[in-house]
Amino acid sequence: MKPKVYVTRQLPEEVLAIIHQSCDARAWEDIDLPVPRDVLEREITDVEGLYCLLTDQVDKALLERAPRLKVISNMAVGYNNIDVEEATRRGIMVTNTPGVLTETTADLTFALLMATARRLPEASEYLRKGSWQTWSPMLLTGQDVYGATLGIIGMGRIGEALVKRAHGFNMNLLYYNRTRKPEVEEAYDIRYTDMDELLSVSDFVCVLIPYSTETRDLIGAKELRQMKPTAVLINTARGGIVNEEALYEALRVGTIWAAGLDVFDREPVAPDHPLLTLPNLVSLPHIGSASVATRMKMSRLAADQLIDAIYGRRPANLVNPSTWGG
Ligand SMILES: NC(=O)c1ccc[n+]([C@@H]2O[C@H](COP(=O)([O-])OP(=O)(O)OC[C@H]3O[C@@H](n4cnc5c(N)ncnc54)[C@H](O)[C@@H]3O)[C@@H](O)[C@H]2O)c1
Ligand SMILES: O=C(O)[C@H](O)CO
Repeated sequence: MKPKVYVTRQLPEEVLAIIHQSCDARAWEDIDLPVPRDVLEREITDVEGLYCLLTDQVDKALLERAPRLKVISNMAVGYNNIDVEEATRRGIMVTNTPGVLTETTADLTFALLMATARRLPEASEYLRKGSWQTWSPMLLTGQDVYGATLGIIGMGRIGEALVKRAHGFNMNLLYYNRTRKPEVEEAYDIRYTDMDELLSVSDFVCVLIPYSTETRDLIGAKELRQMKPTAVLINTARGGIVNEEALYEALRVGTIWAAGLDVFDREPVAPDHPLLTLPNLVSLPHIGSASVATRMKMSRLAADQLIDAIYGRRPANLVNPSTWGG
């Protein structure tokens, strides 16, 4: 008998086929909407594997209903939707999908930086609604990217990939991270600073650290006040790291010049959220890793790790290695 697993969304057919080959898999029928909590609570009771997305809250209450669960395979690099501590306590492996999405997410981060600096959505909207009357000296003027100073908060895989892009734009580079990265400093002429310096001298600040209780509200009113009035803040990591109320106020009164967000505290963000009324906010619906090739790689990697863990092979990206014996 094949081991039972539950998949919380419709995946590309070929990926589902791979899971079906090795597992007795049930999958939530929708491609666009998350599995309802009551369905997930029912489905999890007899499975050995859970294939989930960042939209699924895998918390203590859910894990209590899953006595047979061996592995939670998350189709994302960020895993703040999972109570890893509780999973570890129960000996349940947690896996994620780092690496395969790094370049795609760095591309989007730099694209969002450019779009925000040069007001691309606003300019496009201006043209489409027929406001364009003539070329004008200061019309829709933005901030220069080439040669500007970029401060990166979180020098991990995506942070490093962003450095490579910024280097091509001759940017002065600063970073803040839990640990210093001398090899990156040397390779890309990038300087380590504390948060205070990074915020006060950067023209662009990019947030690329994981969400945790430690990083929640890392950027609030005080930090926004430390930034230049011409500065641009970009967050492609997770909502909640930047305090949205403080950001709204900072953008409204001009404490900072503009912001670009791919992520929100609550997703989907409500269409009537005050932030979305601001012309100096560029907003995207969490599409950092959304290229066809990358989403295929992520979904396949998560499937492989689900199967590996269930069949007693160490999965490539184990978030809680102690469940494997260290
Ligand atoms: N918008 C998207 O679609 C999208 C796509 C991919 C990743 N992400 C987010 O980006 C994050 C980063 O991804 P990654 O692959 O670069 O991860 P990573 O683990 O390689 O890098 C994270 C870096 O942050 C540092 N860090 C962690 N906590 C810190 C703290 N409290 N203070 C200072 N530094 C800290 C780590 O030392 C590490 O260098 C993910 O956790 C995820 O939430 C978003
Ligand atoms: O953490 C992640 O992987 C993203 O948010 C989606 O790719």
